[in-house]
Amino acid sequence: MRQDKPGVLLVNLGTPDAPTPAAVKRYLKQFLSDKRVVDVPRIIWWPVLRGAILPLRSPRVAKLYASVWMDEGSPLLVYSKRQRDALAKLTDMPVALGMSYGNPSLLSGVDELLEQGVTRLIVLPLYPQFSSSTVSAVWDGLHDIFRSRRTLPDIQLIRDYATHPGYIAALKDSVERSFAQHGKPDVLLLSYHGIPQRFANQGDDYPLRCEHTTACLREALGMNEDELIMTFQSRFGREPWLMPYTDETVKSLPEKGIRHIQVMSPGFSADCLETLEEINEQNREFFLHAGGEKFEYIPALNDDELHIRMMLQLVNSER
Ligand SMILES: C=CC1=C(C)c2cc3[nH]c(cc4nc(cc5[nH]c(cc1n2)c(C)c5CCC(=O)O)C(CCC(=O)O)=C4C)c(C)c3C=C
Ligand SMILES: [Fe+2]
Ligand SMILES: [Fe+2]
Repeated sequence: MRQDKPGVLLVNLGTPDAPTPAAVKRYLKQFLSDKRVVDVPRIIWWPVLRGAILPLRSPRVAKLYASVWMDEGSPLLVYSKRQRDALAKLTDMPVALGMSYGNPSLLSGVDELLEQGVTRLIVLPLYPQFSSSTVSAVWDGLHDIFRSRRTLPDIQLIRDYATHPGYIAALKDSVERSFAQHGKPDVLLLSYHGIPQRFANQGDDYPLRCEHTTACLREALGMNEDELIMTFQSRFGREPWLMPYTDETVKSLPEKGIRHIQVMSPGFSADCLETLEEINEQNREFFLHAGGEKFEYIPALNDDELHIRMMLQLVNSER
């Protein structure tokens, strides 16, 4: 009989190797060439990407990365490695990390497990809310690895965990710690990464999954729709993205008398450029500039104990 040896592959988006224009350009080139992320016909997109986006965006974004870079590297990678190590301590299954773009690659993560004799991959993309732009890109990445091989392990892909009780409990705990430390704000704002509205019109249920998380957390915290609101951040390009936009909302709150907000980004399992810079630097500035008085950013779940325990539950349910 063929033996069964499961192993866990944690996947996240990926990040540049260094906060330099050259490294950011390499990363953005791979990321923004993925049709799951930008689906403009290649004949139109490639000249725009190579001629305008990469040369203009890379130096600007490299400076933003430099402002959040940690001694050990890019925050997303630092926290992802801590998650991998913490989960590995709680399970007897081998655990590896692979990124959709950049390093360590999905390929290196898969091979690390196969070299240890793993016959069944339990793939956990660390995106709590499914989107075709993230989770389906992981699916494509796995397919690309095995399309040229004569072997194929069993593969179980965890689609998402937007309403998992362990996830909601970890978020609740994090919010309550923030309330205890800073006081209860006028508004708790949940800011999710956006996607083009068109993707949702074509069937991507990402916005629904975000709403499900928000509804569960509202119920867990006993907050109403005025006290706990949700928005979408990180818009890219000209077409409409999911609304309401985080930046416009944050700018509009002070004139409604809302002076103290706390912001959390439940769609990010690890802190990264989009939370540490876009939320905690840019949107803080927008709020204070518009007349807001107190702004606190609630960190991502990162390697919080409850978060790692939730990951353990998720992968154990696939064993
Ligand atoms: C161009 C379209 C983009 C889509 C669609 C998109 C979806 C999406 N992204 C995340 C999570 C992350 N995105 C991050 C950075 C980032 N995202 C885009 C563009 C799209 N994302 C860009 C161009 C960048 C790079 C930074 C920049 O140039 O502005 C990150 C952080 C990476 C890091 O290194 O810290 C994460 C995480 C989700 C969850 C999502 C869809 C739901
Ligand atoms: Fe993104
Ligand atoms: Fe951004």
